Amino acid sequence: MMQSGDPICNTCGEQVGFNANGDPFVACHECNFPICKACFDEEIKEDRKVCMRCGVPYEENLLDDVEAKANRSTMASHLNESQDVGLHARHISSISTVDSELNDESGNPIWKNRVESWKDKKSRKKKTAAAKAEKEAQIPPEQQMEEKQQSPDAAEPLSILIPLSKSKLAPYRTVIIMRLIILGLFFHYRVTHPVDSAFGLWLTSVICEIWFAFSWVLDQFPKWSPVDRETFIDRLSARFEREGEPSELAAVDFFVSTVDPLKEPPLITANTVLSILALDYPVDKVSCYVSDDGAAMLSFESLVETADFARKWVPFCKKFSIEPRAPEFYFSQKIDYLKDKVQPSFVKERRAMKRDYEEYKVRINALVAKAQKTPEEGWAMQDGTPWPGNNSRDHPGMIQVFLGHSGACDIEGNELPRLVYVSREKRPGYQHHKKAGAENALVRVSAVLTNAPYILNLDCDHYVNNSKAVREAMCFLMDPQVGRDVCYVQFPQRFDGIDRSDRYANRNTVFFDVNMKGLDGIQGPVYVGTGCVFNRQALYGYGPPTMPNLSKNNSSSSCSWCGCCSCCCPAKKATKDPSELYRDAKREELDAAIFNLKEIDNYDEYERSMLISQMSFEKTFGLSSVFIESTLLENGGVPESVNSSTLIKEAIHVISCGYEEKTEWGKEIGWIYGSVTEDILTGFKMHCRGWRSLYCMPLRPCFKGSAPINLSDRLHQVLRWALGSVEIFLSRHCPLWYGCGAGRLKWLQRMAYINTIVYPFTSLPLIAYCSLPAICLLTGKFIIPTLSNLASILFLGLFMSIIATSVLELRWSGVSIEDIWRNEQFWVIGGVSAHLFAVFQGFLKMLAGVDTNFTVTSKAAEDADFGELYMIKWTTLLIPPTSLIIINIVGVVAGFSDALNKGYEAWGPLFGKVFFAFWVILHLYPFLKGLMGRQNRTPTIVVLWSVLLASVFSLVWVKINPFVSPVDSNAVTQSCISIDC
Ligand SMILES: O=c1ccn([C@@H]2O[C@H](COP(=O)(O)OP(=O)(O)O[C@H]3O[C@H](CO)[C@@H](O)[C@H](O)[C@H]3O)[C@@H](O)[C@H]2O)c(=O)[nH]1
Ligand SMILES: [Mn+2]
Ligand SMILES: [Zn+2]
Ligand SMILES: [Zn+2]
Repeated sequence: MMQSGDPICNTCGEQVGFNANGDPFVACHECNFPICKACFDEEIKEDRKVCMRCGVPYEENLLDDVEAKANRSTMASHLNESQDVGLHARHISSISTVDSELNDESGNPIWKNRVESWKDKKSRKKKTAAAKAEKEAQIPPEQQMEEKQQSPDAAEPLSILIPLSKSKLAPYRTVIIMRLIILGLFFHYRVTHPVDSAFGLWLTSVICEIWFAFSWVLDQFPKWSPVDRETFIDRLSARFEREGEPSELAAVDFFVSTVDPLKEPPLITANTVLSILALDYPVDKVSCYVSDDGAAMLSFESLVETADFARKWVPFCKKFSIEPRAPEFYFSQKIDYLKDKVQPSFVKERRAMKRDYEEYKVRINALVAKAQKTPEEGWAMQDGTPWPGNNSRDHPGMIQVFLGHSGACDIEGNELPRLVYVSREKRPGYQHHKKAGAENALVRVSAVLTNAPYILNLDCDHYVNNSKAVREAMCFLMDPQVGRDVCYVQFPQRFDGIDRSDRYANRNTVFFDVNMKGLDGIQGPVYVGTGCVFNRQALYGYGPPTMPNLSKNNSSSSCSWCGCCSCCCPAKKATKDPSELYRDAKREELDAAIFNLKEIDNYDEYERSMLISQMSFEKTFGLSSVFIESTLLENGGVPESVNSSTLIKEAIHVISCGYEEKTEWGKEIGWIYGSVTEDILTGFKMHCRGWRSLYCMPLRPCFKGSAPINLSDRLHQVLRWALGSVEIFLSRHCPLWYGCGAGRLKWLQRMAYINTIVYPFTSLPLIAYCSLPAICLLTGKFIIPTLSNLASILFLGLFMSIIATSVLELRWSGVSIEDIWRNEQFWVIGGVSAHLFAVFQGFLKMLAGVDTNFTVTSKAAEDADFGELYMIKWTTLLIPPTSLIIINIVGVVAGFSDALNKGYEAWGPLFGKVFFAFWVILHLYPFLKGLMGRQNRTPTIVVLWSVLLASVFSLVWVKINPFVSPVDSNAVTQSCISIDC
């Protein structure tokens, strides 16, 4: 009945309506599926040009109509919007002044008392923890379980640890051990069977092989006991968000770092910010700090726009629980958004939201367009005052707070999380320490303004893909059983917009799904720079609460009379053996921020606290009493009494460029300086202090970023990482020995860290090894003597065990064989180019003192069909792999022609050499593809083979050419031999 009159749209439930001629609107004449014009237009815009029910393509004339209209409407909104661009721009009121009078307050009694109570608490906490551990140790585990079940609160753990099942682990470990044994036998054979005719080649190859075996050991053993974890976020909310009570979830400060708005488009950063503001977490517990290292007015103005847009976006996300909450990625999803959406208003509101987002995007793009050309007199803000950051290397610190408790509410009148723009002061002559410096500035600003006990840091391009991400982390951090000694919870990095075959191993699956899970079973995953929730106290250089620390660890054994253990109790001292003492000394070095109470005990109350403040706190944390005070509040929060303008003033103070001088920032606390991979170093420091970290990988990836998909950018990224490792290797933080005495870094964990810093050096043997087959082919020599039976079995065994470990590893980790192969290939490509350069640059830096710079990777705003993939910028990095490919191809050609010349018996040895040459070419194949750029539309392999075959045939022809005299061909062989090394 309904059908006959005005049918109802199947998508939005409204009447379908009529077309221009007054007939009911029909989208599909094939099946007459009822859909209204608005929903139909939406479908077309989403690029679904076939009927929803029968799949028949819509008629052309209908389509044209929609597209024309779409074009017109964007133009119109563009024009409208460009007029009021920047209207919302507010004026920055804060100007940096380093206000040193503020430390007058350091003698303040409130402060003193806090230090006292803090010391008290620390020792009490340690005692109760120790007592509890002792008690638990006495009770048998079954009983413990019972006890826990009795009280409903403690009964249910928030997370569980799932070790690898026995059936997977046992064969895996067996194969590893077998591989180790075979390797031993293999080397025995290799060393005892030198090739006399090519001793140099043989020696080189054996050295290379030993190095490879060594790096395999470093890589393999940290994967000895991989684990998985599962979280229960519903239990978390049952425990901390009881109905009728205010939420007890811990607050989190988010850090987003950006530096160059041209390489890191503001829209990308904005999406990250929006995804944070729309998080599924109590709004008053979330603050988002954006660090702008480029001091760009563009970044600032786009943040102003973003704060405004968030007022619509956030309530929309929360109302319909959409995922992900970064609009760009939400709207570009190619899924059926109507599935399991019950609210009838959803479709309409979604459409309106999409329009709003498009308009917002137009505004941002207008800002970007405007920023392309800097005016001669520099930028000026809306009210005419010049932008303070006009010189990005010489400007005051800037802070602007948006939204939040006292700021604008969303369109439904609800509070929004606080959003803070921060651009730290930069002056010539001051080191700014790149990203690490920026993060440290944020640590201090956030301590002054909000001081949440946890910190989550993200690169500007890593948006929150799972709005429950923080809850996942809290399942570990807020669980007293688990979280106490956890310095951070790391999430894997996942990526969007990578070519399907992941040619340059951008996804890094092997690292994130194999190595990191392995580390989680030891002391915890390494910190990878983004998507990581820190315990703020761990960033302040403290050791974990349950670890005995330096001076306090023998307080019980210290003399009760004089309070020390050396002046009057020699007997006590004698009970300690020297190695213990040495350890203590080492621990002291590690517990950087904890002041030495022993020294202080001889002074009276007042003097003591003065000393504490001056000697330790200020030396460690710098001259801000507000900041120092905040570090003493273990559960975070800011004192209520302080008014906000004082706080802003103090925040400006702590981001001044000289603040860190003569402090421990970057040396012992915060993000650690001295390497472009500050992440590895920062995590390493914490593990050395005895903290553990956790790996959290929920089904829905929590954060997603972008990765460089063209060859040159990728190589430069890998170069930066490798350089960072070499820098650490050459620094005082070298994992080979740093913190060895204290014994808090587990030895397998140390092995993993050693692996992450020595891998660039593998480039040297790798290059040698990759040129060996070519040299062998050219000279007619070989690195392996004629094989005996035993040797053949060894070779075969080695191959089998290599394959077996990979297979078993992929079985427990779930990564695909393709990922492993890509990883292998890129290990060679990166190894023979980027890593090699990193080694040289690293040494150059050490010898000549040249500073290395942090070249940020450019992030594409919109992926234009992987256009980037084929882009190739010429860099010197490309030279070594290119030459390796060429000499190997030439080698193969020469080998064939030589065999042809020599006759039948030459083919046997040729096979071995060609096999190795192909091994090299195969590994470098993605590189070759990258070099060829777009042309690979005709499969590169064809091009390759044709070149190869053509050369072989031409050479053959030359060889049998009657015009070439036998003397000539002799000369050729002679010259080949002279290449011998
Ligand atoms: O002076 C600087 C330089 C960089 N950044 C930020 O650092 C981040 C990472 O830069 P990117 O170019 O994306 O480097 P990637 O190689 O993609 O990043 C990986 O490797 C880096 C270490 O080299 C880590 O810092 C990152 O977290 C990790 O994702 C970006 O947000 C930048 O804005 C700054 O804030 N200030
Ligand atoms: Mn990045
Ligand atoms: Zn149809
Ligand atoms: Zn409709």
